Amino acid sequence: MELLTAAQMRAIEQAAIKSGDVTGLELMERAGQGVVDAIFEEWPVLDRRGASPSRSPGYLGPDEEDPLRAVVLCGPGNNGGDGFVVARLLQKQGWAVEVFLCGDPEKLPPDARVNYERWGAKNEVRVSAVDSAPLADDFLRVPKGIDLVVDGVFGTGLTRPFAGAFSMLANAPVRDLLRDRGVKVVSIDAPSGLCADSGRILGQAIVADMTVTFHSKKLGHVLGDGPVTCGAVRTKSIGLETLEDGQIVHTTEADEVKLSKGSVGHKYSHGHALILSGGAGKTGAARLAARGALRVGAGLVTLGVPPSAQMEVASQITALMLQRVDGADGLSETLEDTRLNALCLGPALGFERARALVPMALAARRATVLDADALSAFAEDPGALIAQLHDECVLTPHGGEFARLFPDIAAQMNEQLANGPAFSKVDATRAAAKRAGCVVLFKGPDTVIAAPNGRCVVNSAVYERAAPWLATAGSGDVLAGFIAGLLARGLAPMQAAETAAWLHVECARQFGPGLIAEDLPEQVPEVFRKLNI
Ligand SMILES: NC(=O)C1=CN([C@@H]2O[C@H](COP(=O)(O)OP(=O)(O)OC[C@H]3O[C@@H](n4cnc5c(N)ncnc54)[C@H](O)[C@@H]3O)[C@@H](O)[C@H]2O)[C@@H](O)CC1
Ligand SMILES: Nc1ncnc2c1ncn2[C@@H]1O[C@H](COP(=O)(O)OP(=O)(O)O)[C@@H](O)[C@H]1O
Ligand SMILES: [K+]
Repeated sequence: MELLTAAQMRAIEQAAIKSGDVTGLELMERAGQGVVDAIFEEWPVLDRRGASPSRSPGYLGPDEEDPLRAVVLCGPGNNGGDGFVVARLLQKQGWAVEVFLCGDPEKLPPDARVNYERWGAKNEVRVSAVDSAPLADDFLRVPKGIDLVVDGVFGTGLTRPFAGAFSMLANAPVRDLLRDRGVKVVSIDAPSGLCADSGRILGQAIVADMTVTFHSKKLGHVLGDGPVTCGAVRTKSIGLETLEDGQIVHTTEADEVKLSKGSVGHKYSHGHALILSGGAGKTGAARLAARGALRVGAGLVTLGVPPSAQMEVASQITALMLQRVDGADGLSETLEDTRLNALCLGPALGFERARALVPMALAARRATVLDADALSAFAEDPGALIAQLHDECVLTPHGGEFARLFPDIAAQMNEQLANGPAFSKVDATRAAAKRAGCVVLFKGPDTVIAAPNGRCVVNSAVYERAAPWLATAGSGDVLAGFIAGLLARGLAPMQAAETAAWLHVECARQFGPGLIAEDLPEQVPEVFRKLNI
């Protein structure tokens, strides 16, 4: 699935208009119709179409006599234009609709202006200046008895913090009032205040029950605060074609071909992963990673342990192998076995051991996952680590580790916003991958994975794919192991990172509530079975 920026969406729309296939006004009509369809699909109780034969007054129940009531808030751009279409279409279905416009009608863009006039020809529009708040009092009196609020204030054109006339709808007390009264809030394209490119809130944002977007989801729907402000996201086609654009970000997907093993081959044809462990009492994380590497199908997996931890690890493992790896020289000796084709360093490795082993591992130029301590150990001089990285590496930082390695990029992503569109987690991960010269997987419910060539995907664990039980100690270690196992199997770094991230969330969803990190590798067989692998 594609995740677009506002600029990419505009380019797609402009290409369609330029080709003469469709006009902007037609697109706006389709968008408004899409919103109304989505409202009826989401809340059938609001859909009184088709009820007409029995709707003679004698058949109506006491609650049904009143028309359904909507308040539509329109902003100064085309998002507002969509709002006027929605108002007209709901009115056509017998709804009582009240429309507010925030902005100067004279300055509406042409298509929005046409729809403003169509509505205004027979109905009142209550107008307020964009940056003033006189409507707040008016609006607060409205909610009693209304069923629906439609947010058409700002969509993909949001460029400044959301304030003024309608932003009181973003305030928690107003929101609670609406919720208590059962009023549904629908945002057109994006909740006003949410940056469609970054999922960051500019000023404050409306919290919707449902957001209806067009053609494809935007990045802001899945990144950052997007999921908490959008409610559910429904995507409606408005008859646009997809553009060829290598910069478009996609979501991760199942890849049966890359995951299946051919019917021939022995264990060495599926690679041999080496997972480096920390010292005594600190070996659990590496064992989790190793178990993950084995379950995703690496032919062999060896744990490289310091002498102090040999007994501990030996008593805990069966199918895994154990090799004593004592310091950089020990690693150098171990790596003389060139069948060790994928390395994983980081989970509970310890900073001192990480500083000793990471340079040796990187010098060996094998496919290498660097996670946790293998990243944080270089916080004082990230440049020294970055200088040693090569294009077979995958870095898997969480937010804290990312900020230690790429402090300036993290600062840009977290800075207070005066203007939009905001620098996003996608922008940050792309910049980091470029600087590191290797794949960077930036964790979270919105995991972003980028390669130095600009390819970027989001492994989205929100909405219907939510996996909150992944927020458990050790789940990141298993992810590092999944990646190492797939690298051992010969997947390219970007493929391995994308596939592992997808699988990680599927395993969590397969297990469900109560998940702990140990459970993740054990779900792999069932997830594979469902993929017919
Ligand atoms: N691009 C497309 O393909 C389509 C776009 N459509 C609609 O058009 C929307 C985009 O329209 P626009 O580009 O006109 O953008 P918007 O309608 O989102 O808003 C832009 C206007 O708001 C002003 N503005 C931005 N942030 C502000 C703030 N914080 N306070 C006050 N004013 C602010 C801008 O100066 C501009 O006048 C989409 O979200 C969608 O709803 C649909 O009609 C169908 C197709
Ligand atoms: N709420 C969440 N929803 C989905 N995935 C999550 C969530 N919280 C964390 N994760 C995922 O769980 C893993 C946690 O990794 P990490 O932060 O390194 O923890 P640890 O070091 O304890 O293993 C990452 O893959 C991250 O993307
Ligand atoms: K909106």
